Amino acid sequence: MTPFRIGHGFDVHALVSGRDCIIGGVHIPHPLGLDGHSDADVLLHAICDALLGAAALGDIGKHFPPTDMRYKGIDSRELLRHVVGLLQQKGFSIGNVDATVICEAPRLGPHIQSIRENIASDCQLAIDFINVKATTTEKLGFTGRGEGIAAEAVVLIYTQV
Ligand SMILES: Nc1ccn([C@@H]2O[C@H](COP(=O)(O)O)[C@@H](O)[C@H]2O)c(=O)n1
Ligand SMILES: C[C@@]1(CO)OP(=O)(O)OP(=O)(O)OC[C@H]1O
Repeated sequence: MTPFRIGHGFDVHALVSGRDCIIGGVHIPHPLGLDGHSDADVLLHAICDALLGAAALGDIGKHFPPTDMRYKGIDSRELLRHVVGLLQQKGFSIGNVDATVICEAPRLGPHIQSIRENIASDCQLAIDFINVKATTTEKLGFTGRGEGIAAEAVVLIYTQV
């Protein structure tokens, strides 16, 4: 049996006034912020789902129900660290993470390094194993209109043989 498994995650949060725009654990200056039960860190949620998917552990809503007040306003880095711990308990190590944030604005280029550092720290990996990209949708769709931000992530995990 192969020791390698892959996982995919996808998430969307609406952009609204009166909320912070937190992506990859970085507070990004923007007139609008991401709406959600937690801090709505769309990128970290996609990565959590990719990790849970790879380990066949369900999804983020199963582990952190949006009806549970313990998770109201929670820093999604705490959720990511919890997910990493769940994988470790099942004997999985993380190989690498590759993710894409989809939005017209804010521009993420200046923040990518800090975002990678946060994810690397929470996944207990060197930064070389973490890649984060940003793309627009050429002003098309809800991301193009600035109504929300989407993120996708893929991960590889493995067990020691
Ligand atoms: N929110 C974003 C979106 C994109 N970028 C950077 O711009 C490059 C070009 O984006 P396209 O959608 O036109 O392909 C992209 O490769 C990113 O480097 C960004 O920083 N923030
Ligand atoms: C993260 C959780 C935590 O309650 O809440 P939200 O911030 O609403 O985010 P979502 O991506 O909808 O995932 C559901 C929940 O697990």
